Amino acid sequence: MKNTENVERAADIVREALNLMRKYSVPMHPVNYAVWHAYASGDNLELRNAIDRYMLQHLTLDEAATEVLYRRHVIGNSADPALLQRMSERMSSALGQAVESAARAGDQTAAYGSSLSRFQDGLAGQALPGLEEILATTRQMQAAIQALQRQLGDSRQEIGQLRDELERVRQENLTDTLTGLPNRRAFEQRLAACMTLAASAGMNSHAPCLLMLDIDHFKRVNDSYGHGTGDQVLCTVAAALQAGTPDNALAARIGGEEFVMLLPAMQLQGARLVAEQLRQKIATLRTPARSKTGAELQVQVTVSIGLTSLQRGETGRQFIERADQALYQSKHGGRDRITVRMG
Ligand SMILES: Nc1nc2c(ncn2[C@@H]2O[C@H](COP(=O)(O)OP(=O)(O)OP(=O)(O)O)[C@@H](O)[C@H]2O)c(=O)[nH]1
Repeated sequence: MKNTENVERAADIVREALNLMRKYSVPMHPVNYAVWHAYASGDNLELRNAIDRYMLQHLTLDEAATEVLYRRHVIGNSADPALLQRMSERMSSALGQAVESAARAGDQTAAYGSSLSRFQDGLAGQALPGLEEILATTRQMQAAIQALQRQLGDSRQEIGQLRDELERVRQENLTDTLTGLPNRRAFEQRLAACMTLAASAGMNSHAPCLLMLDIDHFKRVNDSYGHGTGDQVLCTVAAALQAGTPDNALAARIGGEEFVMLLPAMQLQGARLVAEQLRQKIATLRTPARSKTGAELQVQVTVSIGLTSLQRGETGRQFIERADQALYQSKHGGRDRITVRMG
């Protein structure tokens, strides 16, 4: 029942969005549709108010203005990947239903038309009042349904493009632009999922470990070789982190020169091994750079790491804080080392 209601609601939103776009003569393309779908859903109050203001002032919501609304209110504020995914799923499901209904209606009308024709043939030339008219109306219905099917086919293509666009935006929202690693948001999402799993499946075998990693004296890299080289170093470390991430684990850049690795269902001993391999590997890497006098050189960095595992009953925040404290200890203990902290 609930599912049916969801589908009906989704279909209503799609219909409402399409009606509004027709009413205001908005061209059908992914960005416009995303804005009007968000408006029709009512989930995005700021966007709704912004569009209502336009309408009240009789201003034209042209492509440029729509693009601004899209960036500010659809991607910008509500850059919630889950919301984007829900939106995309709603549209696909509503459209899928509409296409199916139209196909069913088309088949039924065709079948009805054929039976009428057979019936007429069976009459062997006898005239039956009204039959010609019914047949003509049936043919008109068939033609209208075929036209609707074509329109739905076009919409399906447009919504397919929109879904790809939403998926791209969703991925962008979960990715750090400099290094290509998952970002803080992606990490938080995975951590929440990991904690739910640990809580429901029993902590002992499913407790995750968290490794927090920070480049040592990174400010000096920027100061000595420039921000561009600093960025290159971040990419070098990120690539090492990605390469050293076991299956199922997630490495992310969560701040300037701060990275994490979330290791689901892993014993502390195994996580320590992963951290140690990472620390050693990063110390061997070199990033090409130029000195202030233009000489070619290689930049080498070390990392400090804090490691902990999730304790029974604690929150994600407490888990992260303990990893952070362990990292702090590594920094104060002389850097280029790993500190394991429990409780
Ligand atoms: N190149 C570059 N630098 C960044 C970026 N984000 C943050 N930073 C720099 O990272 C540096 C971090 O410095 P601190 O946290 O003070 O670290 P530190 O004192 O050099 O080193 P530790 O004490 O070992 O942590 C600052 O200079 C920031 O400007 C970035 O995206 N690119």
